[in-house]
Amino acid sequence: MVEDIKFYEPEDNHGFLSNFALSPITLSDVVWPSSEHYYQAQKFTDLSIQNKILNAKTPDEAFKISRDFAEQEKDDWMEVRGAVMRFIVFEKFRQNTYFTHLLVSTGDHVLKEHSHKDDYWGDGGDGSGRNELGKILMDVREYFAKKEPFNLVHFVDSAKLPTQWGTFQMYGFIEVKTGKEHLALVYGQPTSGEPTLIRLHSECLTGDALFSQRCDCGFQLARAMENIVKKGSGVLLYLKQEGRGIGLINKIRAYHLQDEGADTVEANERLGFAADMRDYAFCRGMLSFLNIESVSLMTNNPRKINALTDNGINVVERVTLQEGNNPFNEGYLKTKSAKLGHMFDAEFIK
Ligand SMILES: Nc1nc2c(ncn2[C@@H]2O[C@H](COP(=O)(O)OP(=O)(O)OP(=O)(O)O)[C@@H](O)[C@H]2O)c(=O)[nH]1
Ligand SMILES: [Zn+2]
Repeated sequence: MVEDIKFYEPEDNHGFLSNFALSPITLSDVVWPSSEHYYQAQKFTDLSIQNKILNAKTPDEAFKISRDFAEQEKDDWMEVRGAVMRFIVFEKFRQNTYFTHLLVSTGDHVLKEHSHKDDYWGDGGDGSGRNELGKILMDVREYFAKKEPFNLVHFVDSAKLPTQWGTFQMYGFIEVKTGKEHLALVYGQPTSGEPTLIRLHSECLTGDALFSQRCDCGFQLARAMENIVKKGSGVLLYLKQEGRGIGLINKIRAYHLQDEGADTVEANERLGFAADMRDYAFCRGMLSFLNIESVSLMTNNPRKINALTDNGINVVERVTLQEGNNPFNEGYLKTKSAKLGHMFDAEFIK
C-alpha cells in the first residue's frame, strides 16, 4: 500500500507543500514571499491591510495580521477562498520549478496537511478533516506530472558522497519511462547564469569498478571528478546505460565477439543492436531539478553534445577528456574515432 504523505511545518519533511514555505510568487510585478502571504491578503479589500500582510516578515506574521483584522474580511470570502487557494498554490509551483519537481516526485501518494487546528484545509489531526489543501496539491501535481521536464525523472533522496577528491552530494532519480535508477553527483554550488562543468557518464561496471583496460571509462570517470573538484563546482550524471545501453550481460557477449576479432561496433551489430542504444532525453529532467540550463560538457562524443542541445540544454563549450589509452584499448579508441565520430587528438589514438 502506498503510504500517505503528511506535511505541516515548512522545515519538516515535505515542508515545501505547506503554504508557510517561503517561495516568492510574482503577480503583476508584486512579489509575495509565500502563498500564505497572498492568501491572507485576499481576505481584504482595504489596500492598507493587504500591504501590511504583503510586508509581513514571515508567513506566521502574515497569518497573525490577518487575524487581527478579522472583522474587516470581505463578505464573500467564504465563497471565493477555494478559488483563491487553487490559484495561488498553482502559481507557487508554476514559478518554482524545484518545488514542482519535488511535488511530482511524490508520485501517487496521498498528500495530507496534518493540522490539528484545521479540519477544512487540513486533515484535522485525526484524519477526519476535509484536507482541501491536500486535494488542491494533488490536482496541481496531476497537471505538472504530464509535462516536461517533470515527467522525465522522479527525485527520490539525496546524501553525501565523500570521495578521494572531495565530498559530493549524491542525488538519486528514477527515470519515469524505464524505471532505471540514475545518479547526479554535485560538487560545490554551481553558479546560476554561468555554464556548469558537467559530465554525462554512462555506467561501465568493468571500467568504472573492475579496473578494466579494455575501454577508457574508469580513467575518464576519475578525471571528470577530479576536474569538477579542481574547478570548485560541477555535476557528474552517472547514467544507468551499461554497454552503451545493451546491458552488462550483452556487453560480455560483445566483448566475446571482440576477442574473436570484431570491433566494438560490429560486435553490437552482430548481436542485433545498434552501435549505440543510449537515449539522453531524461537528462534534461535531472538538470532541470538541479537548475542547470547551460553547461561545459566533458566529452569526446558528438552524440552527447547533440542530445543535450536537442533537449534545450545550452552546451557552451566542450572539454576534452582523453584518458587511459593503453595497448588493450588501442583498437577500441580507434574504432570510436572512425565509426562513432569521437573527437580525439591524433596523438591520443596513434
Ligand atoms: N556495447 C559495448 N559497450 C561498450 C563497449 N566498451 C564500452 N562500452 C560502454 O560504453 C559506454 C561508454 O561510452 P563511450 O563510447 O566509451 O564513451 P562516451 O561515454 O560515449 O563518450 P565520452 O563522453 O567521450 O566518454 C559505457 O556504457 C560502457 O559500458 C563495448 O565494446 N561494447
Ligand atoms: Zn567502459
